[in-house]
Amino acid sequence: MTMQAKHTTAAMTENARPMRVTLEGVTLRREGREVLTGLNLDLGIRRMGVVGRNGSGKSTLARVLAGLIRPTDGRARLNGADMYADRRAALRTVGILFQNPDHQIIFPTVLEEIAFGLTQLGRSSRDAERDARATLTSFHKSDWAEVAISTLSQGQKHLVCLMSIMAMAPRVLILDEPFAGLDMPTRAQLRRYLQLFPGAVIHISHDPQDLDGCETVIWLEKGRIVQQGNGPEVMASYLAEMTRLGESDDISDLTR
Ligand SMILES: Nc1ncnc2c1ncn2[C@@H]1O[C@H](COP(=O)(O)OP(=O)(O)OP(=O)(O)O)[C@@H](O)[C@H]1O
Repeated sequence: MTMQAKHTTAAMTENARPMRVTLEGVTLRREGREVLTGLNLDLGIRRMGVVGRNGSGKSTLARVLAGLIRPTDGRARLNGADMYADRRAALRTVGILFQNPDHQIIFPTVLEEIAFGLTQLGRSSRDAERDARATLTSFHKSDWAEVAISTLSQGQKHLVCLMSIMAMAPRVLILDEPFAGLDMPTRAQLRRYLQLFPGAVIHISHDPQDLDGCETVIWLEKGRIVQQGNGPEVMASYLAEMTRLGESDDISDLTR
């Protein structure tokens, strides 16, 4: 990361509006096994990273936090509200970006896609279209309004998803590895657009560079929190352990 980008990330972290993330004994069972086990957390965050190996439960936790799935036991809350129980609060509080924008996009054109979320918030279709155009203008993308989303690149589709969420102005943005698989320039450009988001961010990623500006990091393994707290400290322990495991051969272990 360049010095300038580091400064921008630091400034963004300082300016972001904080959000309280609370997990009380969150357990999630699927097909007879525990995907998340007794997670407890109560933190004020601005930028929080979530790390862990494949299958450690990161995406499941993202969905629980966003209120998309209900824990089998326990409760998850953002700023005191249960996002699963209160869908109206969830729409105003949380936006989530997934790895595959095609799983998120519903409408044929950029304007329709951005306007949809605004109608979900209760705006009339006229107001939603006006506000969607305003969002496009703020991103210097007015000429994208009538463009068919099917003609866009993956990176451009991600940007449409990001603009759709930014238009709704949630308090927290959850990023579930949205940029995995994109080329480096596209990732760098999308990271810059992300910096326009003024709220708190929860970023799930395998890429330490994505988590550079996170003051808080949670490390998950096999559905449990291994370590939580100060971002640089947790990342240092995580990276040391990942390096150690990289030198082992647990890929051969069929019980993993
Ligand atoms: N609906 C489901 N039914 C059965 N098992 C599930 C379901 N959802 C998740 N799992 C399992 O739970 C575990 C955690 O999955 P999850 O996708 O949350 O992990 P992850 O840390 O995000 O992994 P990755 O880094 O590979 O994306 C995996 O073993 C997965 O197969």
